[in-house]
Amino acid sequence: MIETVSTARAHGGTQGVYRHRSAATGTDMTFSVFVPDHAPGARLPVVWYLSGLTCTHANVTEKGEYRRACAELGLIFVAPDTSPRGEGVPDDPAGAYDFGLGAGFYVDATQPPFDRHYRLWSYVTDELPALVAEAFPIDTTRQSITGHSMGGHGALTVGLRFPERFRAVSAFAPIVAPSQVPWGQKALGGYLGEDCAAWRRHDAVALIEDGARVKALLVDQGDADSFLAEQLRPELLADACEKAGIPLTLRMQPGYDHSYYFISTFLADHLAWHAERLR
Ligand SMILES: N[C@@H](CCC(=O)N[C@@H](CSC=O)C(=O)NCC(=O)O)C(=O)O
Repeated sequence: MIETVSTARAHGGTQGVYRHRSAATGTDMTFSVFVPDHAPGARLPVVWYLSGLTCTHANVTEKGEYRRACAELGLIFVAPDTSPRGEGVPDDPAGAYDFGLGAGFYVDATQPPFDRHYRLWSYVTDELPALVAEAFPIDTTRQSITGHSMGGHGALTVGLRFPERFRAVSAFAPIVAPSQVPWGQKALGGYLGEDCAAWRRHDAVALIEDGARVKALLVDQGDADSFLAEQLRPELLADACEKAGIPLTLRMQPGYDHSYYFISTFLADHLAWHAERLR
């Protein structure tokens, strides 16, 4: 059952925030959904947005500036949380921002004590899609996915593993090869264990090397992003896509950093690109 936390009119649509008890995570989970006004009985295409480290649903909802574009394009926009939260949910032992709370990395953890609640893969690919398809006027044959940084990693891996579900995949400054960068090595090691073989299904570059494909892929990356060289490494994705024949559009955006100033500049553009593919 979904509890409505808040609703507000915006850009000729309704921005809602909702809470429910998740079977996947064993916790309450909060997410946001924007629904443009639509004809009675109509079903609309949906764009999923997966957020980055330290985020809840609220970061993109409050700073993403997507509502005007979604209203004009007739797109539903869904933004889940990035981790389980609440009593009994373990965090990074040192309280670091890049693991634990706000940093679920879109995997189902296998390592104690995280395996009980950190099941964001099941949550975003299974439980939440079923829930929102039931509660909102979504056309489930017209879905696409995007995300930022850790959420860009999530969008890429979910899109690559569900090519029939998602007509298009885009990302903002994504972690493209978590097995090869410090954020990813810490998270995949902590959640999945030290056997790197288990990491490949949660690594976009490895998935492409192993044969996964997407129909269309758009990535924007700021060249003034302080995480670019160490954590993001878009050249690894470009190289893998070129070898695999995946049509990647990678746009390096001069002067842009890693923040929501960057995301909000280009999010409407991504939505228009998704809408083209969701017609
Ligand atoms: N310097 C920050 C690091 C956290 C950060 O930059 N988080 C990004 C996503 S990074 C990759 O997933 C973010 O989206 N933050 C939320 C926001 O509203 O900007 C720190 O130390 O916390």
